[in-house]
Amino acid sequence: MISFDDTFRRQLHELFVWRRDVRRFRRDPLPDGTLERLIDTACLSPSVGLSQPWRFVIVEDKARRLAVIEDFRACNADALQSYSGERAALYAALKLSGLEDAPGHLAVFAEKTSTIGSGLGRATMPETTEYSVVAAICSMWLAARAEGIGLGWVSILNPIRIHDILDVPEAWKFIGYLCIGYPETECDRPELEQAKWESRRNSSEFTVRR
Ligand SMILES: Cc1cc2c(cc1C)N(C[C@H](O)[C@H](O)[C@H](O)COP(=O)(O)O)c1[nH]c(=O)[nH]c(=O)c1N2
Repeated sequence: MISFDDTFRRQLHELFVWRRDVRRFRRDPLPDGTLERLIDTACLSPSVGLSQPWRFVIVEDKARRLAVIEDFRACNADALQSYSGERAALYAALKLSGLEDAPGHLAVFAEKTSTIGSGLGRATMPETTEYSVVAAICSMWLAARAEGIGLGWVSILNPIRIHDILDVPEAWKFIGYLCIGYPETECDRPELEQAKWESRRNSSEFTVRR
């Protein structure tokens, strides 16, 4: 029987505390097989009805990567327009992707029509397909951090455009675009908190009893 001791639990807690959304990457390449290994770990995640709806696209083609960067720039410029005054100035100063520097680009999709799992658990809540893929991304995020690799989730993108750029099947729903590589720095506080955009709040704010 496998068991986990106090030292492991303390270290696991530290892993949660020190996991970051990384936007500032060193340009050194990742060792061969790193993305495949992280994908293997992600595939150990829970999924509704064991449907394993995650689909991964390792984006290596330079033209496709550039097209994603262009899309991010356009979407980010649009997003800036929705703010005004001090918030706009603060938004403009934020770094919201590491797409240019990250050696690894990984797009993640959910296959909505997959028959794996025979529909178990999805009848009343079809969105559990996407939830399962998010669970896989979170596993990968922590597994990467455990070996000193940073992951940054980019959602400031047009899903239809990403679909076209990556030429994936119609039934694949875009979930997230991940930048993966070695982080420039380490910190135990979210970058958005450091930039005074938002602060992490106490869990009691989000918990009710009935
Ligand atoms: C679904 C989803 C989508 C995004 C993010 C996260 C998640 C869960 N985050 C990262 C987000 O800003 C970050 O997680 C929080 O600021 C908390 O920081 P830490 O992850 O604790 O470092 C994120 N960050 C960013 O710079 N650009 C982005 O487009 C996104 N998009």
